[in-house]
Amino acid sequence: MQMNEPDALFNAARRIGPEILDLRNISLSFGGVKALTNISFNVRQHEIRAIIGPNGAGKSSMLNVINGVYRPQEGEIIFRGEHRKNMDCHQAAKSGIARTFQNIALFKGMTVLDNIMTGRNLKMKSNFLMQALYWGPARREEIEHRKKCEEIIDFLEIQAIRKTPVGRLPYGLQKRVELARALAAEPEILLLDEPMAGMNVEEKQDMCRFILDVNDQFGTTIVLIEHDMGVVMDISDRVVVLDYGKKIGDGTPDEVRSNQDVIKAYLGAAH
Ligand SMILES: Nc1ncnc2c1ncn2[C@@H]1O[C@H](COP(=O)(O)OP(=O)(O)OP(=O)(O)O)[C@@H](O)[C@H]1O
Repeated sequence: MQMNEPDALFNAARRIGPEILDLRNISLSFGGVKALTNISFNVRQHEIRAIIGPNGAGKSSMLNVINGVYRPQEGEIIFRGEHRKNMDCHQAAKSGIARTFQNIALFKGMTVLDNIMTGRNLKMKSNFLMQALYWGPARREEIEHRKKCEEIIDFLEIQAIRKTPVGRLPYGLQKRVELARALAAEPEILLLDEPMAGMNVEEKQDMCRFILDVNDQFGTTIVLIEHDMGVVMDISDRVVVLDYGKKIGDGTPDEVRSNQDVIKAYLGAAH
């Protein structure tokens, strides 16, 4: 077999698979503001794919397109070989796409465990009445879901705070709980919107380790937006770079680092 660029990504240790998500010629406008212009890139199974770019480049809009919050005016989205048309965020979540948000979106008054349980909602089969009566199959189901959540709690090393209301936790731990809730849905693709934002060095190191472990041990494909370049270059398999809603770079961290357009965009942003 002839080795071309993407095939070089198949490596025995990391086991990056075939393409799972393909975004083709995506354009999205809000009134007169062009958030995304003709963006194409793909995501391979089990890959860690970063989206970077200066402020306002269109990164969050791109994530919102992937999980069905925004519907692009132009372009195609192919997920697991199927063309997706008019998929809303509920359907995206059902089909295996979960996400975390730039600003933490947890229920602050609820405990860590209960927040994580909300991530299981889409997996629950018993109806509201059965749950209210806590009856037979609903009870068994609840026990199963709690077991899964406890596994995730152990995995992310947050056993000690499982009964603590989320609002009382420091920011870094809240971010970890948000990751736990997204994982509770057992997603195939996990979208992380600035998972390290506002964290100190130690918290960032922990979060990096957890992202790599999730990718490695659960086999979850990860698409992330992150401003910390050190982190992006360390943990990503491939990076797509946006600037003013256009794609200006796409490749391995080394390729992106030496891309003149990318260097220019970042120097411009720094000025
Ligand atoms: N809901 C919206 N309504 C109007 N304009 C929007 C909306 N969402 C994004 N935009 C605009 O689209 C452009 C891209 O924004 P987006 O938030 O996707 O960029 P970003 O790269 O994620 O930025 P940041 O790093 O600052 O979060 C910006 O000009 C922004 O003002």
